[in-house]
Amino acid sequence: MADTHLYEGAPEAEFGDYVALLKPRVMSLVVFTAFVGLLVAPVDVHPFVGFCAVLFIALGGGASGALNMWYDADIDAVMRRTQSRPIPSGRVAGGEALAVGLTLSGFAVMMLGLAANWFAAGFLAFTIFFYAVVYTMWLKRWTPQNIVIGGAAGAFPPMIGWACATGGISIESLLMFAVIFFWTPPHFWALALFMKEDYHKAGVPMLTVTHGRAATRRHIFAYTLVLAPFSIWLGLTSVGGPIYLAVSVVLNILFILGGWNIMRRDEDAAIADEYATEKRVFKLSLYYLFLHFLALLVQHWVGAW
Ligand code: HEM
Ligand SMILES: CC(C)=CCC/C(C)=C/CC/C(C)=C/COP(=O)(O)OP(=O)(O)O
Repeated sequence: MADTHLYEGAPEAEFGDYVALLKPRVMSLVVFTAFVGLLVAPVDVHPFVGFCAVLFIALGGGASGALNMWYDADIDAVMRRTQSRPIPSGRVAGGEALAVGLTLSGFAVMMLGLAANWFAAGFLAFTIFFYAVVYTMWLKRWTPQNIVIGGAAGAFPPMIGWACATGGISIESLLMFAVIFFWTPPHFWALALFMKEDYHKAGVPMLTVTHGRAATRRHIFAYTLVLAPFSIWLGLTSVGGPIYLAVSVVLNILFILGGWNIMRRDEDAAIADEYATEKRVFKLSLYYLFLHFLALLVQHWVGAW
């Protein structure tokens, strides 16, 4: 956990450091999925209300990132990928990040309740709690299933968006959840394959550390297979249509092929080409999710089933 005080002579924080606390790059995709969830819902939302709802979901997501960075500062200081984050680099004090995280969380939840409805606000509060407490404080340091279960936090945003519009849950919003939920393990484990040393050094029980790379490779492929039917099923519901289905089929074939290539890879070959396939599949995972939700949006505009 983070020391709450900065040391003497610590570098000054700039505005960008506070923005970095909110993990803006990762959250941009999270927020996009929430935006699509809200837009494709069968209830029209006034554009201003929709804009506010997405803004408050973004603030809530960012706040949960700040809470994650506060709690994980010790781990982040050890890993090369995360060493230069605002807290381990000494530019922002742990206590400050905690204050930003808690204040923004409270603000975002209250404002979402006022702007949309209290069911959506409660859902946002639960998601922040799930990421900051259940995943970060509990699962991450305890079990190699950390990101499988914790991944639920990242899968809730389109359901929150849908709830902003409708005040409830539906098969469509559950399937959007399922797509992100089953997408998260291949997304993360592809990265963990080429970042294994980091997690090992930090003592985080990621699957690569506890069960080895071969097992992780098999798990990645298995999840790409489990993911595909949920993605297709979503295309057969009221938010689907031919455009979404075509995009989904192509993306799933590519992702399954990527998972297959990762599984068949010999570790020596991977080391020899510096994990080129794993890096490519990680990048593909980002396109996979972005294009899926973009396809839902386009399908909505041209008309769903
Ligand atoms: C428990 C679930 C997840 C874990 C453990 C995880 C882990 C990671 C890690 C370690 C990175 C590396 C780079 C970084 O720190 O920026 C990353 C990148 C990324 N993740 Fe995830 N992720 C998860 C869920 C998600 C979800 C749900 C989304 C979006 C819907 C997402 C979107 C992204 C994006 C966009 C990047 C690239 C960021 C960049 O360009 O720097 N991730 N993820
Ligand atoms: C609306 C709302 C509250 C959304 C939350 C969305 C959410 C849970 C996103 C997960 C994003 C993420 C970067 C996980 C990384 O795991 P990590 O924290 O272990 O990664 P790190 O090693 O990069 O810190």
